[in-house]
Parts: sequence; C-alpha cells; structure tokens
Amino acid sequence: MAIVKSTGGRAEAAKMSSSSSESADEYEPPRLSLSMGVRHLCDSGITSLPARYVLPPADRPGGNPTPPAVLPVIDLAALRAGATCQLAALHAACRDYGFFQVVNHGVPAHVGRAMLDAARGFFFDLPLADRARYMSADIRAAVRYGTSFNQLNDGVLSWRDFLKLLIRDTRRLDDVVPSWPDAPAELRPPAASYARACQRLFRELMEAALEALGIVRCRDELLEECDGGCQMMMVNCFPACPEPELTLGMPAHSDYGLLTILMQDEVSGLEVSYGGGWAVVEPLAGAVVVNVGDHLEILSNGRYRSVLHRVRVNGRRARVSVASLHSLAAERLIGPAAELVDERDRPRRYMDTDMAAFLAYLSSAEGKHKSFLHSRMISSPSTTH
Ligand SMILES: O=C(O)CCC(=O)C(=O)O
Ligand SMILES: [Fe+2]
Repeated sequence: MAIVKSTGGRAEAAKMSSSSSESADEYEPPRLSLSMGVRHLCDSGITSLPARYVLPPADRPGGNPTPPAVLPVIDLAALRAGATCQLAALHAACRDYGFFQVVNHGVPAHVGRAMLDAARGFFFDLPLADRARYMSADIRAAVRYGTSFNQLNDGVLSWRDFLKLLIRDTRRLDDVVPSWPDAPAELRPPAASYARACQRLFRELMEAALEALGIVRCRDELLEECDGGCQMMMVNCFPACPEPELTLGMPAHSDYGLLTILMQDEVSGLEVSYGGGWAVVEPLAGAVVVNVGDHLEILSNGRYRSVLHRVRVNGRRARVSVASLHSLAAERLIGPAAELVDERDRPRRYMDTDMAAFLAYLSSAEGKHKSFLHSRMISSPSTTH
C-alpha cells in the first residue's frame, strides 16, 4: 500500500500543508492555477475528472477498501456516571486505534442536524459569487472558503471544498461569530451552537483522557488551557465525483491538535489507516467520530496514536462533514507530560512543539518526506500510521 504522506498537520495551518506522493511511476503532476473549487466544476457540467485532480496510479484509492472498521464505541453517559469500563475502553481506543465513536455525547441531535443543513446550504445553495466572498489566499484568515487540501501547495488537487471557521480563543466565540458568513441566514446560529457543544464535549473527553493516562500534576492547568484553547471548524463538502476511483476528497493526513470531533452525514467516505490498509468508517447514526491528534500523541509520549486518515469520494452522492479540531492556544508549547517520561523505561519521544514549529516544518524540505509528527520524533519512528 502506498501511503500519500501529507503534512499530517492540520491547524489552519493544516490547510497550508503540502502533500507529497510516493509513486514508483514516472508520473508528473499537472501544473496548477487557482481553482474555484469542485462544487463550481460540478455546476459547469463536467463529465470526466480534470487532469489536475488525477492522482498518480500508486496513490489512487483503489477498488477494494479493507472491510469497514468497527470503531470502538464509547458511551459518554456511562462514562459520566463513573463506569470504569468506559474509561478503560476510551484508553484502549486512543492507544490501539486513535479513533472511536461516541454516543450520548451531549451534542443535541437538532444542533448537529442544523449544522449539517447549514453546511449543505452554504456550499450548495449559494451562488459561487456569494461563496467566493470568503475565498482568501491568506491561510491565517479566521474565516476562509477554499478547496482541495492546500491548493497552493498540492501537486494534485483534492475533490473537496471547505469553509474554515477559526476560533482562536474558545472563550471568545461570541466575538467571532459576527464575522462568519451571513448567508445562508441559518448558518451563524447553528454553527455557534455546534461549536459550543463541541467545546463541551472536547473538555469532557480531555478530562477523561488525562485521567486514563494518569496525568495528575498538570491536569488542572491543562484543562484550564483547554477552556481557552483554539478551535478550528472545517466544514467539508465532497460533491459527487465523475471518476471517484482516480482521486481523493482528502489525502492521507493526521490532525494537528489534541482531539478532533467529526460529524458526518449518512454518506460514508472516511477511511482510517488500519491493519496495513484503509478501513471505511461507516457512520453510526447519532454518534460522532473522535480522533486523537498529533498534540495528544505528543502529550501522551506516544501512548496514544494520531492516525492517518483520508476521504474517499463517490460518483453518486455529495457528502458533508464538519471537523472540529481542538488544541491549546497557538503559542503554547506542547511536549510529553512529565509523568509519562521515564528516562530509563520510557524516554521522551518527541520534541516540544508549537504552531511556529509547524509553520517552519511546512515551509521546509522536510515537509515533503515526513509527517509533522515524524518530524517531532526524537527516537527513530517505530510507527507509520
Ligand atoms: O470528512 C471526513 O470524514 C474527514 C475530514 C477530516 O479528516 C478533516 O477535516 O481533517
Ligand atoms: Fe482529518
């Protein structure tokens, strides 16, 4: 299996990442000019995939994915009620899969539904001119409509449009909401409610993860920092694609940050690196998918895994997802928790890192060969997930 190595990082920065591909072929990616996005391409009536979206043969998704992954399911209501088996299940899921689904997560169903409806409305119902108001070449912009993974760096474009909503300090959500798109009119209130619900869920999951990891000394400080941390909501849209076997909605990447909370509609597409192949994550009605990000792998000194995942597209139905990426403040240095480092048995495995390190990585040659996480490893990497 050829893994398309992306930066692995995903803070907004995320989208600046370049993905490099490893192909044995003499394949040369086409030259690019800025694209108005895949939704626009679909509206223009294309019947075949434009060359700039065609992946080298070795990086194409292939016809037969590994059978669906049965991700561990965590019942948050039971965890709240003190069920130690749920805490153990959460720990095992973060350690063994890096991904799990959560039920009874506390995000009200109507809030999730309204968010997905608003997302569809934003991408599909508005004329391009309205969406284009939010297009920006400034990858640091707090509100940004874009396409692909990072279209300025991507050798081959990805079949995805997105709206990024960045909340630099989650305590100041109310201050940033007025800068979000005012059309469709229904976008701001559900997106704000959804953002807030994700913040609560993130806080609860972090509390549980710190307990499961045995992080006690800096627990309160960390949780306080989670409360004023950074949240990036990526509203992703993957329209039906004329030749889905030749391209991807998102190349393999891991997420920058501590945890990502993903809500997807009923169309599958998410694939997780698993057992040497790619396993489809079938959406579980009413559940959200959660994955460990690079920062939690670092904080846990490698006990938890930030796993590569990608998005496959299909020829029949558009798919919408909302990924809420949570991290500490951008300037905060993150390194392995002191309690999880033991110079004899479990030496420190990662360098401290922050957003500046991530940005430096992206602009360096290193970004072409390694994931961001790899670039932060001290010992020789034993995992290529
Ligand atoms: O749409 C999905 O299922 C995954 C999206 C994702 O991985 C991301 O936005 O980082
Ligand atoms: Fe992701």
